[in-house]
Amino acid sequence: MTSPLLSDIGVGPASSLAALLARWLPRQRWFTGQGRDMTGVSVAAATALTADCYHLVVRVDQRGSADGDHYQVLLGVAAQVPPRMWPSLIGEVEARPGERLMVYDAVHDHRAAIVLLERLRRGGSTGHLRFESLPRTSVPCGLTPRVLDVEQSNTSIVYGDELILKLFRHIQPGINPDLEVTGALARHGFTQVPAPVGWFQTEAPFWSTLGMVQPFLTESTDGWELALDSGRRRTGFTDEAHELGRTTGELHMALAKAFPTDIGPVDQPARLADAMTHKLLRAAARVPALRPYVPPLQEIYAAAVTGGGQPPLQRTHGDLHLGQVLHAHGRWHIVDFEGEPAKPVPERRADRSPIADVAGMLRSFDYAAQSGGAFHPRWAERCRDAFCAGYAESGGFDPRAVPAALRAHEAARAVYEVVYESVYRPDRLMVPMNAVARLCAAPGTPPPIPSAPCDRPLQET
Ligand SMILES: Nc1ncnc2c1ncn2[C@@H]1O[C@H](COP(=O)(O)OP(=O)(O)O)[C@@H](O)[C@H]1O
Ligand SMILES: O=P(O)(O)O[C@H]1O[C@H](CO)[C@@H](O[C@H]2O[C@H](CO)[C@@H](O)[C@H](O)[C@H]2O)[C@H](O)[C@H]1O
Repeated sequence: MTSPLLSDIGVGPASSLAALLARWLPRQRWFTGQGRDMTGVSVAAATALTADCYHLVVRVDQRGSADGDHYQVLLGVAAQVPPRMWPSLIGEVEARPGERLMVYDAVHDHRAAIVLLERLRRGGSTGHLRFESLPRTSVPCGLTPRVLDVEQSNTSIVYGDELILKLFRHIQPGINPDLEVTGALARHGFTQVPAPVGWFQTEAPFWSTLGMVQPFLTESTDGWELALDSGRRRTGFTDEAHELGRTTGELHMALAKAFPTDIGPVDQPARLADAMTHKLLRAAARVPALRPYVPPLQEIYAAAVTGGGQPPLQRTHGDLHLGQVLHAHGRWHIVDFEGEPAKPVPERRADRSPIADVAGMLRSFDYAAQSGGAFHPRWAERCRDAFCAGYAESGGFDPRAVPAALRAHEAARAVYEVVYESVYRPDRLMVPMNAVARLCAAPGTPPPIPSAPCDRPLQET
């Protein structure tokens, strides 16, 4: 499995590389096991990309997860790394007695990024890896790479402002929903989602998508930035929200065509309410501040069952918010179809109510309005209304016509956000906690308590 150099370093659980990775991984934004005790780190698969750059699938075992989690790492190895690479340093290992080598995160190394694109251009297999690009697609060569400097759950490399390669960091068996959905939408002619032009996968320790190349949208601004800017300048955002609603409706129509489904069972809303309650109880076990809201939230979920008029389940975006939409060349484009990152892949690929995506975006308007700036007090409310009106023009139903279901989905999304923020951004926990309190607003409901971060990790089962 290992190349000569890696066998010198040693990749077993007792190797110095494993010890370094055990210290380095929890510091990465894309590491999903925060807060859980690590019981083992080992290299599950290794492929030499060049003499000094290795593609690794690293297995991390932690208390509370039986199967281990797997992460993609590009490992650079050098006797000495140049100062510009110091922030990417993982540490020093002993290769042979007396010979020390530096290892680093080679995603930030131009040479490694160029090699990856070159492999994608040529296609074919290298070790455990298989590279593919669409027939007749020219992935150009000679483009200068740079790692995208935005807050994200994975790592993306932009090549000369023409292409973007997204490396999925936490990998799970099977096709990544981002590749699956964007590929299907492209085949159905939906143009408001960048179509994948190349991808690569591993065959060990299991079959899994590792990365995907799409055209890079130049001169784009994401919805979050545009919304904050509108707040800063006290300008409206209703035209943008309306257009975004229409694009979301069109997206749902295209998804329903690309992934045809049977009409769900007659007790679908009841099952949904049960699933929401199950998640709520798990969330409340992790985040104590949620506990007083369990009874009123359960009532909100139950009310959705009798609300009626709900659209059938279908494939959805899965994690729609203002950071996932890019405005470029006068139109909205939608990215990142991976779904909520902590969920297991089968759940992310399952059909859901399209109202869940609508609720995701409505929650995002609330986030923006609570992020400082000089927002008009009714900014979020106006955006909600405009978004729903736009959605009604193309999505086949008006979300405002199913208020009980919309409220339940917003509440469920806010509960997800509470857990997300308690793990990753405790300073923002009050944003979804306030939303939970508002949605539950009823006499006797306690106000939100500034909560301690949760004591258990964000990992759905
Ligand atoms: N095709 C694209 N063109 C331009 N920018 C993009 C494109 N795809 C993604 N981005 C930028 O990269 C960011 C992260 O992408 P995303 O797919 O959401 O990654 P993650 O799943 O890691 O959060 C987006 O918010 C957007 O700013
Ligand atoms: O990394 P992803 O984009 O897949 O999504 C995760 O991180 C998001 C934050 O980066 C998080 O979104 C939450 O915060 C946003 C503001 O930063 C807000 O617009 C969203 O409405 C809110 O949910 C998302 O939940 C999480 O899955």
